[in-house]
Amino acid sequence: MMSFLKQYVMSGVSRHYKDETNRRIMVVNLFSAVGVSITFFLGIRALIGQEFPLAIILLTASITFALSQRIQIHFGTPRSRTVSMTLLITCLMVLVFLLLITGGKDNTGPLWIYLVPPVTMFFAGFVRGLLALLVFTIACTLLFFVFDESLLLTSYTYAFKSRLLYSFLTVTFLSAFYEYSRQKSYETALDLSEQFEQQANHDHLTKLMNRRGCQVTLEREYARIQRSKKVFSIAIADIDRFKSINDTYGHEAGDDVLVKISEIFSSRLRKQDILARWGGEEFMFIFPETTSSEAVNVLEELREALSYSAVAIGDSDIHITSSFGVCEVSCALPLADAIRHADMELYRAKESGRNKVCIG
Ligand SMILES: Nc1nc2c(ncn2[C@@H]2O[C@H](COP(=O)(O)OP(=O)(O)OP(=O)(O)O)[C@@H](O)[C@H]2O)c(=O)[nH]1
Repeated sequence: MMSFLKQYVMSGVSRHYKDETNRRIMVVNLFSAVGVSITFFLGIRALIGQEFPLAIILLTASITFALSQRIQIHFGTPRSRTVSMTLLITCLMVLVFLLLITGGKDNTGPLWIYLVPPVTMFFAGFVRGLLALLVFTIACTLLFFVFDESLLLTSYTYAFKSRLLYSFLTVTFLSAFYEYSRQKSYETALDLSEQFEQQANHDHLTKLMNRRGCQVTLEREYARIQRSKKVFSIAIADIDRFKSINDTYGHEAGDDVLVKISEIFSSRLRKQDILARWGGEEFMFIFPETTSSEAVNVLEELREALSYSAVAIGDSDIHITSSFGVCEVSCALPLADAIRHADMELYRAKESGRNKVCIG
């Protein structure tokens, strides 16, 4: 029984959806299950008691609750979820409104009004929920105090109607406050998790992707070429004689140089290319859908631009060069081997005099 209930509440939930979407799907499932059961039970009782108008209202509501849940499960699209929620809220509001008109069983119908604010806020969110509740409150006020003679099929005292509306507004205020705080906490948690994700995948010095983020991007690119059967190219760059910069000008100046080099590289890359800090004074380039000879053209330009740019350290301007090792990645070549080949080419560039682009 419990596992059936759990399965019902979880139906339509997917790990590909955002937490907020899954939460709404579960609430719709849960609410429709409760709504269907209660209205069905009360509808049958009204039928047996020969209260036919009430029975029709309750059984129609029961069918609508069931229908709205089926819509979200059957179509599984954002639009169907909106339709499903709108149907549930409208059905609940109409049901409660009709209970106010008829009085329901022994005039207890108005008691169900307290379900409206939390359910509406849950489903529609703060802003849309408030708007829907405003419309509902106006409709109830008009029913109680303007059209009571012509529309009400039962009678309530003035004190009952006014107290009912006051207490309804109090519950509305509390539900709105709860929903507002819940949304704010959710947004804060989302922001924090994005910040952590950003920090985990980026280098704090150059603000480029770090090795971890780069590895993920490489794997994504590799998975893409398995489907497209195209190629991409990678290159590892290592700043030449960087140790001597640290030794001459200090580690902090070395850090500044790394930032400036990353800016020079980034500013000359094409929009689709990716630059990451691979570690220490090494950078990794990813050139999507690019052959190695095309990548070499881009890198030759970068190499020249770097060697001609004067990098300011304190009062001095220094010229820095970099060596590059390139490898073309195809789906036949394992990614780890491609990285190793690029590293070997970099080693060759260093061995053959530095300030070079080498390709295997
Ligand atoms: N300032 C600074 N230095 C770093 C950082 N990461 C690595 N280094 C330094 O980079 C230097 C790399 O030196 P080596 O690997 O010996 O190579 P190199 O001097 O660049 O010479 P070649 O690569 O052979 O041209 C070392 O002195 C590291 O301490 C960093 O984040 N900041």
